[in-house]
Amino acid sequence: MTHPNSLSTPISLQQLGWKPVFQQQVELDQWQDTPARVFAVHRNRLDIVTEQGELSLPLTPGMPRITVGDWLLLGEQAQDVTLLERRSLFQRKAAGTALEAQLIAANVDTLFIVSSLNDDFNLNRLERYLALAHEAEVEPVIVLTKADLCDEPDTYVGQVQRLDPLLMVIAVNGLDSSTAEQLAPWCRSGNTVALMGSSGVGKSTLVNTLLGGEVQSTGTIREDDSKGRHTTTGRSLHLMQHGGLLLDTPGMRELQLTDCEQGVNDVFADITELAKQCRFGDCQHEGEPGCAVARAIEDGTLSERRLVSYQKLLREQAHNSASLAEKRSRDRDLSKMYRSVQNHHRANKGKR
Ligand SMILES: Nc1nc2c(ncn2[C@@H]2O[C@H](COP(=O)(O)OP(=O)(O)OP(=O)(O)O)[C@@H](O)[C@H]2O)c(=O)[nH]1
Ligand SMILES: [Zn+2]
Repeated sequence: MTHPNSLSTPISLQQLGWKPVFQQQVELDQWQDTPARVFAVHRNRLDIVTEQGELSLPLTPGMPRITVGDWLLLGEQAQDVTLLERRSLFQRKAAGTALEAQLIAANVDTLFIVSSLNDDFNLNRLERYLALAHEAEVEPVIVLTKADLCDEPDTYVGQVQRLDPLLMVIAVNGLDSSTAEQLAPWCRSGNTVALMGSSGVGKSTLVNTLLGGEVQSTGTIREDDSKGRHTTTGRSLHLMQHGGLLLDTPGMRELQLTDCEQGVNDVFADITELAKQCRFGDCQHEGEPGCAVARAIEDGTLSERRLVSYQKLLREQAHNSASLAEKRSRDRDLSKMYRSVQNHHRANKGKR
């Protein structure tokens, strides 16, 4: 391990997001190991933070696959790195096997699903993000931005609330500093927050407000660019003014629904419950007799929009999962072909 830099202030394990579930994983012979949180992942090294400050850890072959937000135990030897089991994980999954999944972020506690209260507002899209949050096992909070530009924000809040009475829905003006107070319950010390939402809804604005401007972003891991300036890296954790950690990763914005059936079904628990009462076990709710879902739409307890959204998301995740599986098998076939061509070539050479 090389050159510890110093954070502006010392930071405790709790502030870094250390929790009993991680403590429980520390084996007897590891009690002297140093817990470290991964703040950024580079091609051949990690930026990590321990109670002693920031460190750079070279990535070596044989190390487990590590992503931003992960917790590590560092032993005496540099190569002695244990990856602790994650509480939650966002990943870009390839169907079937976990082997090729691209890890996006680990140990996120709360996902701010950001949507603006103007033209971007779209319940179907919120349901899509909710499915991703459920799949990753992260608590979602719906943050509706640009409330200041909207005549009746409460109407929209009500619409979102009807998706799920237990869902947290907050309308904010991202430009106003009081926004940080509204979101404070999820930004407290030790809590790790990530944001997801379409372009232009106000994620960067929210990030700036939550970090309290330049002053607080000193907790950010930075690296020198070629001109000697400090630049923040692509994926990183930042310290928020209320003490929590904010994970800012571009990868979160491009997440597709893949292998997300459980997440989708969780978000539409009302429909999956109704479906149990359909006459046919495999009812597709497309006009079959004895369909409890159709009945609920008729008597107004379920909106047709919601059923259409559910079916669309299930199809989307199935399509993405299948096309990845197809692509992989195509790649396998191609490489098999190349190999056989090569062998053929060699065999022919041998004859000469
Ligand atoms: N009036 C008002 N404007 C806002 C609010 N939040 C964001 N904006 C403005 O909306 C525009 C887009 O905000 P950004 O924060 O850049 O949006 P973003 O989600 O980060 O966009 P990408 O970087 O493309 O993903 C900016 O001009 C902001 O000033 C808000 O709550 N109220
Ligand atoms: Zn049905």
